[in-house]
Amino acid sequence: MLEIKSLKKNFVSKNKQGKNIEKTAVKDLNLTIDEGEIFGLLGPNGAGKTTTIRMLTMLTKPTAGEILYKGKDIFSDELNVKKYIGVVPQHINFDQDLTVWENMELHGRLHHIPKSERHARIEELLNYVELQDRVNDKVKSLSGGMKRRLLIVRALMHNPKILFLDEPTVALDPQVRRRIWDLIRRLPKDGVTVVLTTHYIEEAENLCNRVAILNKGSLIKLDTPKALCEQIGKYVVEWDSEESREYKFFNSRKECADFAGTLDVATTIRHSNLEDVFVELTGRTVS
Ligand SMILES: Nc1ncnc2c1ncn2[C@@H]1O[C@H](COP(=O)(O)OP(=O)(O)OP(=O)(O)O)[C@@H](O)[C@H]1O
Repeated sequence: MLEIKSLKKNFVSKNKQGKNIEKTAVKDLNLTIDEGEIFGLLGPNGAGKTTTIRMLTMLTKPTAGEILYKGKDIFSDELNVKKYIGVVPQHINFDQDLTVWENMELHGRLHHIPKSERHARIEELLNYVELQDRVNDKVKSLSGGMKRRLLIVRALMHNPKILFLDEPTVALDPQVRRRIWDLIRRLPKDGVTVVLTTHYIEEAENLCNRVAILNKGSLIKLDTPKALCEQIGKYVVEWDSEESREYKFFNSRKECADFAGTLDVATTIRHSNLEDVFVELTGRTVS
């Protein structure tokens, strides 16, 4: 559905001496996003996730490379492609003095949705995220979780085929985060392909069919969360040494238990997770 070929983005900024410095935010990215999947871009701050999403949503032009939507370069068909994509930004960007309805209405008008259709769609979407009772309230009176839900359905107003979400649950407490996850999980069932960025390992693990791990602008691994864990070993033995926490990966609990038996310290045996994959691949923690 979406093909990303040799995508690159450089930024030029000035150093303290006023000299231009070129920095590569995304290096030679190649990947394909399939219809109906929830695809995650996972990486620490500065990995290039937002820059990638900004290119995929045509907010910034790549320095090099191509992005094809159904085989066509998106920048050659910008107006048309905009009909098919919805964007949920990282930062809440409503007019907070307008009501829930007014914000949805404004977005519908920007997308030239006819009035009769627009009103039915707003009602449907507010019901979808259980905000129908807050329709006449100013956005500033909503909780953080409600604002996030509203941000998502606002981006769905024009019936996009792909929804891009940049850090959809950043700064939300765990309960609210789970509610947003439930909402995102429903989207493919309603015909929406989802591409999201996150630096929460748990989010990628819980939501994504496939995960691309980015670090310092490069794609370092791409697979299902399960396959990524299996690549380092399905199980891990964890223990504390004098200097640090130590990990050793195995493919079976039996191998873990055999190894743990050779140590004379307390150990934990557990399933490996994406956090382990990330640390193994980059030597860094994600957050
Ligand atoms: N407009 C810009 N001008 C100069 N450098 C930029 C610009 N936007 C991003 N960068 C740099 O590009 C790199 C990638 O940034 P990006 O925001 O894409 O990362 P990220 O993975 O989304 O991180 P975060 O979670 O912090 O947003 C960073 O080093 C950042 O400082």
